[in-house]
Amino acid sequence: MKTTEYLTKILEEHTQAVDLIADEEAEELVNSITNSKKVFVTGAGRSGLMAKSFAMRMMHMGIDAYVVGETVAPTFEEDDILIVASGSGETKTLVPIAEKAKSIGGKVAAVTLSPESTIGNLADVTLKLAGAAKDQGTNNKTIQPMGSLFEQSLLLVFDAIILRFMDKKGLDTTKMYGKHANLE
Ligand SMILES: O=C([C@H](O)CO)[C@H](O)[C@H](O)COP(=O)(O)O
Repeated sequence: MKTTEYLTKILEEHTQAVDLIADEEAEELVNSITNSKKVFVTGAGRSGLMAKSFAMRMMHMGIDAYVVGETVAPTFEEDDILIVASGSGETKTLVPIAEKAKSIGGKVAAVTLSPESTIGNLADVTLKLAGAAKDQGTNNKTIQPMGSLFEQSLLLVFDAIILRFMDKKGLDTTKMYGKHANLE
């Protein structure tokens, strides 16, 4: 197949994936973020990259958002929320971070393929996305390798959540661009 035909297939997979996402779960995540003092995100590999892009847009909206492990990330406290982006919900480096956030008394949200996973079970809020787990091998859910469908879905769903926030807060792109880094 040509590259553009693959692209069409990928877009079709996302069109099908939308129907499997529960709006109530997305809204619960939006409300949990709104009710939290600080928002921390974490994830490994490509999932982590998508989580970082979400933190950036939250910052553009005026939310106090941080990426776990970065030098400017402050103390996680009980009024805060940790959002874990993990398809498997089992990634070894993420489990202790989620456990620590819970032990501090903060909220944990999991954006995952597997609400029944270790991280999913720890979470107070779960947003289930569609896709195939990275180690699933050949399957009938996607033509893409490993967790690509999930990782793309993360980016798209996080961007849809940003639009929902913009609606609620009366924000527009010009106001948000005013907060974008100008030392770049
Ligand atoms: O980077 C990844 C890999 O390329 C699989 O497609 C994953 O995002 C990374 O391994 C984290 O996995 P999950 O925690 O299961 O999302």
